[in-house]
Amino acid sequence: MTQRFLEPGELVAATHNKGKVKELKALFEPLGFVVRSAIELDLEEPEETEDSFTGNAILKAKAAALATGRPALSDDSGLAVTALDGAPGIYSARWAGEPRDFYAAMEKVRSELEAKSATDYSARFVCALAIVWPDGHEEVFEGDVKGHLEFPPRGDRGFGYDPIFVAEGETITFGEMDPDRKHAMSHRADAFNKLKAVLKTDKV
Ligand SMILES: O=c1[nH]c(=O)c2ncn([C@@H]3O[C@H](COP(=O)(O)OP(=O)(O)OP(=O)(O)O)[C@@H](O)[C@H]3O)c2[nH]1
Ligand SMILES: [Mg+2]
Repeated sequence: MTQRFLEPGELVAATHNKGKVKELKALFEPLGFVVRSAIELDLEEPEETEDSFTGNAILKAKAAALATGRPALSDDSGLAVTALDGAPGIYSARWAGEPRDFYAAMEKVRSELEAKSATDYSARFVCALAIVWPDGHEEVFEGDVKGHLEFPPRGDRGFGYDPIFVAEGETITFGEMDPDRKHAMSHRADAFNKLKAVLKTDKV
């Protein structure tokens, strides 16, 4: 399939995660896109049945594009811990239970590392961003940021596992970091920088 370009205009953010909505708006709105989230549009949350970040990203964007008739952008992301063989990975949200408790999820990461007597605390955040058009055309881009985990959790500025993640070359966690700084180096920013290739705008 040939690559398709996305014209500035209304874009549906196919996510129910408020932290992601904030970060996706910060990335796309300066480029002239009007981002409307699945929360605002009251879209159904599809079940994430694929076994990869890119698969789940496409699944979520496709559901939103079909429901709205508009191009939809989705984000499937998670924390991959080396000593836990990449867990929680695509199950990062599910590790927090329902209703979500990320302090419990971070504690679970810590206890699993301790149970293995792990000395390697390296980890990375992964993000797949997908854009799907109502006719089914899809584009997907994966990014990551490498770093390590530190306990106990520190900072309340990000979301999810941010309070235990320290990016390479940094000393503070994503939870302690100024949001603009996180946006510039995150897994989401890395995927976004690749996605820019399909954005038809003179602002990139
Ligand atoms: O500390 C974090 N900083 C980040 O920058 C980040 N990006 C993702 N995550 C976590 O990874 C899971 C994604 O799961 P996920 O892609 O299924 O998203 P979600 O279910 O929250 O919303 P939706 O987009 O599916 O509606 C969720 O647990 C997120 O908290 C992050 N944690
Ligand atoms: Mg999800």
